[in-house]
Amino acid sequence: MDKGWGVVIVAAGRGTRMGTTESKQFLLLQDKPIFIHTIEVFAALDKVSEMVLVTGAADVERCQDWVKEYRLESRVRVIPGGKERQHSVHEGLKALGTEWVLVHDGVRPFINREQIMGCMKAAMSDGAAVLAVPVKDTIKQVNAEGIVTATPDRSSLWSIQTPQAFRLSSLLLAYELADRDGFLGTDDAMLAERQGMSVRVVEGSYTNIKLTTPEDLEYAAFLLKGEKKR
Ligand SMILES: Nc1ccn([C@@H]2O[C@H](COP(=O)(O)OP(=O)(O)OP(=O)(O)O)[C@@H](O)[C@H]2O)c(=O)n1
Ligand SMILES: C[C@](O)(CO)[C@H](O)COP(=O)(O)O
Repeated sequence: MDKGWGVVIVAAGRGTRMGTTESKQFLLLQDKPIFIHTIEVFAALDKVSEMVLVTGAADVERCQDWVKEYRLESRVRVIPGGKERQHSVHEGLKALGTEWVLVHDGVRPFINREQIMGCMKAAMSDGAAVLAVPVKDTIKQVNAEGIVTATPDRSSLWSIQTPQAFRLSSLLLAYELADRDGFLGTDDAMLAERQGMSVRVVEGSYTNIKLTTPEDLEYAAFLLKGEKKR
């Protein structure tokens, strides 16, 4: 039986680096909350049979209201998350019953259908896949005194994005083991990697930005204007 794809959209962060009073996922881009822009891209995919939005416990009700306002209530359930991104993703995974899962940051609204499909296809063939772009700058490792200790070969460095795609049962197990071991990762693939899973990198786009710091908002407004013109 094809139980299809589930999607976990995480939007339970505080957005400290953005520095706004309102959490960044709820800021408006062309009058629409950022997380709604994100959800709409996944909701348009036939292969997605279940979707959960993970948000702060205090924001569940207003997110449900937004979801209704944008007529997405048949496509997405809203649940409370946890202290760190990893805890929020874990809550989302436990709420799904699909065979496969895509995990995506609610604050990456410029994801598109082709990139998601590319990630899904690679996961079904290789077991797990993440979207990424080759790094453009030279990367240096720097010690606590501010002195360069190494310059890794750039040709093997990629900047990792979301979505990240996995078989749900494998990722859930990786999350349970990380929890047991007190391991905290900065993305989902790290948890799978530590269980020996092979993760395929799929080349995405430099415009699939994570809205993190204030200048990202200006760039996002610029990108959105371009999208509307097409
Ligand atoms: N406890 C948390 C922390 C983060 N996230 C989500 O994970 C994504 C990526 O995290 P990040 O950009 O770090 O968001 P914040 O934690 O909100 O930002 P900051 O680290 O600046 O506070 C965001 O969609 C964020 O809402 C989450 O669901 N639960
Ligand atoms: C998952 C992620 O978006 C991949 O780039 C990123 O690692 C999230 O990290 P953050 O520290 O929560 O911004």
